Order: sequence, then structure tokens, then C-alpha cells
Amino acid sequence: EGPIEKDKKVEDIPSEPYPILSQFEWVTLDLSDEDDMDQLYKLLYEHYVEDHDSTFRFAYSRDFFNWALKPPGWREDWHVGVRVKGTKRLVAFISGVPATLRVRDQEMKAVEINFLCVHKKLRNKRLTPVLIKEITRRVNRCGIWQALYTSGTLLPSPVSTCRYTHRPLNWEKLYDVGFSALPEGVTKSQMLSRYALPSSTKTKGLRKMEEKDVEDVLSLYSKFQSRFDMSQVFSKEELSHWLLGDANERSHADDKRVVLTYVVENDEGRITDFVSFYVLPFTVIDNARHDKLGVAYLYYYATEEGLDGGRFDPASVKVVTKRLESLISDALVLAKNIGMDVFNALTSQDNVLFLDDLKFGPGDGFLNYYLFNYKAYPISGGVVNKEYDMDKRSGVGVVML
Ligand SMILES: Cc1c(C(=O)c2nccn2C)oc2cccc(OCCCNCc3cccnc3)c12
Repeated sequence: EGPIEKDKKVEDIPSEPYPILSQFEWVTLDLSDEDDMDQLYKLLYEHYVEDHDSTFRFAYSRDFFNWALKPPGWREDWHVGVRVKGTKRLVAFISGVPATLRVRDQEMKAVEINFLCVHKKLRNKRLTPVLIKEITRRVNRCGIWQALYTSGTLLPSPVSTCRYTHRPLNWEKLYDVGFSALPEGVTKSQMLSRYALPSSTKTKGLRKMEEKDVEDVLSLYSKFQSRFDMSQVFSKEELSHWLLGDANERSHADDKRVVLTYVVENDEGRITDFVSFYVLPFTVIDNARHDKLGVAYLYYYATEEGLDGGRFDPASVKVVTKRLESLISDALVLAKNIGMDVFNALTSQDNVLFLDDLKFGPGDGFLNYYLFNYKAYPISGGVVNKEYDMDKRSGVGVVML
């Protein structure tokens, strides 16, 4: 395992932008500029990833972009746009944010690549390889040689593949928009009662995470994540950004936030667990009754149960499963209470321990993880044919937005 191209030097990397078709020009977006943010928002709102039968399209908000694209150490020149020379219209985008990755026992400075988008009318102009070459050049110029990215489509050699799973919160609406179906011989009221949830959480000591919890949560996160083959290493500042959001985000009411994190504080005032989820709605395309779908995505979580001196103790799988079921079940309640219609999770992390019991159903999508310029043996994505069992847990700890 290790870098494929070794010993590349910054001085060998061209200082000039990668050549691009003459009608286009490179543009570095300044997301603190309202017009640039509007152009990015509109491009992705109309042209970003849809599901295979074009029923839904991601509806990233400006707040989401500020959170996802401006973590500690972010660089403006990694917010790469392509615009038409004449009209100055933004027609393509790709982004990178800094991340420290651990792949098995190797830690590396890397970037996470996301939000690759090309205008629908320019899909056959081979712009994607050019976007990838240009962001690679800009990242290499900073002395960074590895990258992590995901894709719903299959490209050469994923390091891991996880499956989409969904837990209905508002089954009726999912049925109305055609996402959920009514199984043969089952009534709507039976489906509603199957997915009914309590109106309040049940885990003792559960409360919102605050800045003062960052050190305890980071310590718990790091111990919990050490069991995975691929994990993101966080500084205190990075953990605070990803779990509490940026300053602007913290001033928002719960139903206006992009990320929510809760901790469990025990009787001695210690943090023994935490759970987080991020909010990313879908535009419902061409539906008479609904134009938005509220979607929460399971993000990072950890429990100290089963952490025998920081290492995972396999004999404790039952108590860990019970603990996680209680924690994630509360996340479902919290997501429903801020208006989410469905709670999404992958088969990554230790999710397969609780997906079935919490009534997550397998989706028809898969998320492939790719490492750029790093050869790694395959990592389990937790995708199993039969019911989930312990030794089929995934080795993927990192969650990509
Ligand atoms: C996307 C997504 C969906 C849906 O498409 C969906 N849910 C309800 C209705 N729909 C159509 O379901 C998931 C379950 C787990 C993780 C997921 O995504 C994980 C993060 C995805 N990152 C962005 C991305 C999107 C598409 C392809 N690659 C990356 C998803």
C-alpha cells in the first residue's frame, strides 16, 4: 500500500492553469461574494446529481456550501469554476477541501474532492477530465499528492463501496413523491404505524453539543474511529467546524441548520457518546403536491461502550449494538422533529449493527470511495447479501458530504 507516483516535486508542477477549450475560462470563485455564491448555487441547483429516474435533485443551500467548502485550512483557489468567456456564465465547478486521512496505519495530508458539476448542455465536451486535471494541479502546487472522492457511478478501482439505506420519517410524503412504495397486501395505516416514532428522545443525558465539549468529543471520536481502516483525522478546530458548524451556522434555529450534533453526558459530567447528522434537502422534480424533500444524513457518532482501553472489544458487540440503537433512534426523533422526511445512512462505520432494528431499508444506490494517487487494499463497505452480522461491519469511518 502507498502512493502510486512518489517523490513528485512542487517545482515540477506547471504554474499556469491547464489548457481549456477557447470559449471557456478558469475562474476562482469567492464564496464570500454574493454573486459568486449565487452562480454556484444556481449551477448546482439545476445541474447537479439527480437520482437515476430524475425524480429528485440535490438542493444544497448557501449555508451548506459555506459549511462544506470553508473548513479550517480551506483555500479559495480550490473553489474552481469554468465560465463562458463572453457571457461570464458559470458552467462548471469542482472543489477541494483539506483533510488529514489515515488509511490503515498511514496518515497523509490530502484533499476531499466534491461538488463536481458540469452544465447539462455541456456534458459531451469532455470538461470533467480537464476540471480534475486543473484541481489536481492547484492541489499539487500546495505539496498535496493524495485525494479522496466518492461517486454514485462506478469508475476504475474503488477502495470501498457502501450501500445507500433509508429510514422513512414521514412515510406518507415519501409515498406521495414516489420514493416509497406500498408493499402488496399492506395498508397505508400499517406503513404509518411501522415507521411511527416517539415525539421525544429517550437516551439519558442527551443534549446539544457545545464548544466546551470539543476536547472530550474529539478524544471519543479518535478512539472510536481507530477501529476503521479509512478514517479522517481531525484537529480540535476541524472537529468543531464539522460538528458545530461555522459561527453563522450556530446562530440559526434547529430547523435552519445544516449540521446538528448531540452528546450524552453521564452523571459525573463526562461525555460517553455523541451522534450527528447533516441536512441536505432534495428538490422534487415535477410533483404536483411537493417541491422539497427533507433529508437528514447520518454523520459522525461514537460511543465509549466496548472501547476497552481505546481498542474495540469484539465481545461487547451486543452492548454496543444496544447503545447505538438508542443513540441513533434518538437521532431519528430529532431529525423528524425538525421536519425531515427521511433519514439516510450508508453501510459504513458500524451502521450495519443497527440498520435493520431501526427499520432502515436498503436503497438502490451505492456510494463508491476512491483514493487518488494511493494504492490501498480493498476496504469492506459493510455491504452484505444476508442480514447484517458483526464481522461484516465496514472498515470505512470517513463520511463524505
Ligand atoms: C444521495 C443519497 C440518497 C438518495 O439519492 C435519496 N435519498 C432519498 C431520496 N433519494 C433519491 O440516499 C442516500 C442514502 C445514504 C447516503 C446517501 O448519500 C451519501 C452522500 C452523497 N454525497 C454526494 C453524492 C451524491 C451522489 C453521488 N455521489 C456523491 C444517499
